Amino acid sequence: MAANLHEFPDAATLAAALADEVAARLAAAIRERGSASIAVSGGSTPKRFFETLSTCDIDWGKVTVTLVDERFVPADNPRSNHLLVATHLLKDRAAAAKFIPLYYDCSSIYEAAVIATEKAAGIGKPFDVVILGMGTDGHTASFFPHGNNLGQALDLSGPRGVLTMEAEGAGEERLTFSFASLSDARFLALHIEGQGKKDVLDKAKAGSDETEMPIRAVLNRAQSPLEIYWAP
Ligand SMILES: O=C1O[C@H](COP(=O)(O)O)[C@@H](O)[C@H](O)[C@H]1O
Repeated sequence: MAANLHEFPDAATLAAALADEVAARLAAAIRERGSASIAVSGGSTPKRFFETLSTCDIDWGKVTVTLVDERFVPADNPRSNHLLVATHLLKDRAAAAKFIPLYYDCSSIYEAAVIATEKAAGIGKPFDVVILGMGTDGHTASFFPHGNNLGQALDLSGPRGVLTMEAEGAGEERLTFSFASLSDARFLALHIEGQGKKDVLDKAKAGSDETEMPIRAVLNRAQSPLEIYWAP
């Protein structure tokens, strides 16, 4: 499927443009189907976009927000993606949105993945909006290079839902939506910033080994067109 690159002069301009586009997509979903869904990434890149999106004038009470991936840590942990979204997105007008976490306080991450999959089944399919990020190692969501569950996570014929992932570069154990859950989003975007990430993207485009750079699965096999938002 095609990938379209949208370049912006700076991060603030990118955040405004991406927030406008996402708000329009969510509003259209509400008009057409009565509700809307969005799965967002963690990390440092999306903060400004979250802040801008939280002020957009849409019917947030009809929007379900979830994460594309999460660390197996509670929401008060500074490394929690839930905490990031609670702090920067679920406020202002967006405080009315419903949030579905991926982390659950279970004795094992496998139990948490089962619960997260059950909860996610209630969200409309496909997602209206998915915003991916990318690490400098070429991971996206928690599809990490050489991850222990990478084959299953990237299998487009596999089930929708949340899987576990462990990888050397991942730090904590991770929970991640499968590629099958994300790749057919009505609006599928990759949000990256900085020349370093652009270089990583170019390297990913130049090769095909998904085990080395899982972002290649999104570039080459996503079912929806990939809209790449980049600023220096
Ligand atoms: O580990 C993660 O990192 C990536 C990228 O983060 P960034 O700090 O380089 O923006 C993110 O997309 C993913 O959701 C997160 O869990």
